[in-house]
Amino acid sequence: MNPSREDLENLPDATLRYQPGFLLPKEAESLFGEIKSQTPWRQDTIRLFGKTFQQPRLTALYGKNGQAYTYSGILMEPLPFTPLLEDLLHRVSIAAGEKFTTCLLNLYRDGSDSNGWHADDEPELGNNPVIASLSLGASRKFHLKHRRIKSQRVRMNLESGSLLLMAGTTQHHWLHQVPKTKRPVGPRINLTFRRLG
Ligand SMILES: O=C(O)CCC(=O)C(=O)O
Ligand SMILES: [Fe+2]
Repeated sequence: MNPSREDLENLPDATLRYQPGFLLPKEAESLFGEIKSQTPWRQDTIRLFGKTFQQPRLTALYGKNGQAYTYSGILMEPLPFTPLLEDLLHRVSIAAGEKFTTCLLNLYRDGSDSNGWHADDEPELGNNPVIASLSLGASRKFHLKHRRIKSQRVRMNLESGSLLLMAGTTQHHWLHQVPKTKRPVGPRINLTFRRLG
């Protein structure tokens, strides 16, 4: 069960909006197939505490103005937008009221792929960034926790075709993750739209 709109509105230091059914199920399904097969997915190596790890998911970065983006210590050169992703960029920008420039794609191949606790707080994103996150394919759990107030936690289930907006001071005060799961789950694609520069 996802938190109600009211629950989300009452969180301290966060601005969150969850819109299930931003895309109709049929469109979400066909986009999932097209994006999965057309994207030049890569698996990057990241450095954490002096050790190197393979990122537990596949990624791709698309950008409007060729600006590189440093993410988890990885410098990513953006690919030029495809017509399909450009159309989504446009629609998501209208829904969010933000002019996005960049789309980071994540492919979670199964339940052992994940995205650890982090905030989208890279300096290139500026202060109080609006991040729009579109989900396709299998549903996955999405958790948020307040950095200081330990009792403040949110658990959501991001469904195919849903759009989650994180705005205001969310990235300053909260961390988010997509945890691993032992439950058998199919692949999921997440597109996060961001504005650089
Ligand atoms: O897969 C998700 O829903 C979240 C992705 C995410 O947090 C990120 O790419 O920064
Ligand atoms: Fe994130």
